[in-house]
Amino acid sequence: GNGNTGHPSHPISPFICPSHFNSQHDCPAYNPQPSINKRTKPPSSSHTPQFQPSPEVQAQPKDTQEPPETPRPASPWSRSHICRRVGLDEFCAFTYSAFSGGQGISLITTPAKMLLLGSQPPLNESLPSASSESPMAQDVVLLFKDVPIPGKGIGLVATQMIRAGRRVMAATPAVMVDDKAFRGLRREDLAILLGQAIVALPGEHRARFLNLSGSAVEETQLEKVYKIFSTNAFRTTVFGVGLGVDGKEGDKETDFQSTFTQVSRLNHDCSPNLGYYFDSATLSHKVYAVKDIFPGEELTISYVDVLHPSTTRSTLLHKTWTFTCSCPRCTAEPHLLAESDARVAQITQLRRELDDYSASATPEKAELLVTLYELEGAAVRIYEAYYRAALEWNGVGDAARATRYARLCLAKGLVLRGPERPFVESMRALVADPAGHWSWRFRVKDGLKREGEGGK
Ligand SMILES: C[S@@+](CC[C@H](N)C(=O)[O-])C[C@H]1O[C@@H](n2cnc3c(N)ncnc32)[C@H](O)[C@@H]1O
Repeated sequence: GNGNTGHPSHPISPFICPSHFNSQHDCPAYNPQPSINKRTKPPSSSHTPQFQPSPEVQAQPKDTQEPPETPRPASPWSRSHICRRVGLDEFCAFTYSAFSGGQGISLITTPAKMLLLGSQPPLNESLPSASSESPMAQDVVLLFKDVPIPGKGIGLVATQMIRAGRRVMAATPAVMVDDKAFRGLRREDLAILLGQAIVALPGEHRARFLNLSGSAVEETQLEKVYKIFSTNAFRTTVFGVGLGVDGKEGDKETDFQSTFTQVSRLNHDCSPNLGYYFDSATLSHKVYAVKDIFPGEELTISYVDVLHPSTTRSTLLHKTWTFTCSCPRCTAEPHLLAESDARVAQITQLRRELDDYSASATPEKAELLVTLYELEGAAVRIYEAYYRAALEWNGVGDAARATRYARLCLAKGLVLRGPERPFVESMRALVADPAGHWSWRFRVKDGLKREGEGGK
C-alpha cells in the first residue's frame, strides 16, 4: 500500500503519464493516498518498552563540528540512544521539540540525511524559508470539532459553513519515518525507534498522537505506537537538494511515511468533501474543501482512489482499515451501484483514449469525462478532467474553450496538488498563450506525436 506508485500493492491503478510530465509525481492524476501499512507479523510482545530520555546531542558527526573556540548555538535536535541498521544504513530517531511553535517533530532517518534536512528550511527555522507561508497560518480558524460518529470512532464535523476551495488545515507531522526504514526495518525494530520518536515529542503533541485510533487497549506501549503510526501514516515526499541516498547528491526527493495528529481524525468517504496535498516547502499537510460544507456535516477524505470500482474500494478499505464501507457510493441500491461502476469503467476507458496523444480523441470525449467525474462526485479529482478538456479543445484550435478549462483546472488543481506541479505550469502557459502551447492544434496537425511510428 503506502500510497506509493512504485509499490506493488499500491491501491491506485497505474496511470500512464503523458510524456511531458517529468515523473510520476508530476502526473496530475497521481494523488497520494493515506498509507495502507498493516504488516502481518505482530511486534514481539516479549519486548518491554524501553523509552529512554533523549540526550541533547548534536546531530552532526564529530568531524564536522567546529573547534571549541567558535562556539555555536546548540543544535535544537536531540537523537535517540538506540539506532537500528538496515544493511549499511543506520536509522535513528531525531527530535526537534521547539519545531512549529513548540509542537515538535520527530524523524526516523539516517544521521547523514538528518544533517542535510536539518540544515535547510523548513526544518531549519533559523533560515528564511522559500515559502512565505507558515504551516500553522493564523488564518486557519477552527472550522470543525472532534465528535464521536456512530460506527466510525471519532470524526471531524464542520462548526460553520466552509466554502469549496477554503483551506481547512495545514499541519506539520508528529513523526516522519524514512521510507527506507519503513520498508527495510523489522517491525519490532521500527516499533522501538517509533517509541523513542514519540516519547521525545513535547507532551501535548505526544498525547494527541497516543490518542489516535489504530490500537487496542491491551497492547504494550510499543505495539500501540507502531499500530497508531501504521494506521494513520500518509506518504509524504520531501523535495530538497542533495537528498539522495545517505545525503549523496543525486536524487532531489526522499519519501517519508508521516503521521499527523489532526488530519488523522478525518474519516473516509468515497465522495469526500476534502482534498489534500503535502507541501514539502513547509512540511505541512494542506487540506482544502472541495465542496461547500454545511455546519454539522462531517469532514471527509478518501483513503482510496475514488475512481476504483465499488468492490475494489470496499475490499481495500476492509483489508487495510478493517471497516465496512458505508458511504452512499458503496451502499446504494444495486442498480445505482451498477450505474456508478459503469461510469467508473467509462472514466478509465476515456482517460486511456485521451492520454494516448497518437489516437483519435475528441473534445466531446473530454467533455464527457468532465460530466462523468461530476456524476461520480469526484470533486477531489475534477482538475484531471478539466486538464484533459483544456488540451483537447486546444488540440482542435479552440482557444476560448481551452483557456476556460485550463482556468478551471488551475482553480481546482492548485488546492489539490499545490503550486509546484508541472501541470500548473502547463495550464498557466496555455492560458497565457494558447497558440504557443504544445497542444495547439495537435489533434488536427498530421505527423505530430508520431515519432517512433516508422514509415507510417
Ligand atoms: C485515520 S483514522 C480516522 C479517525 C478515527 N475515526 C478516530 O477515531 O480517530 C481511521 C480509522 O477510522 C475508522 N473509519 C474511518 N472512516 C470510516 C468509515 N467511513 N466508516 C467506518 N469507520 C471508519 C476506521 O476504524 C479506521 O481504521
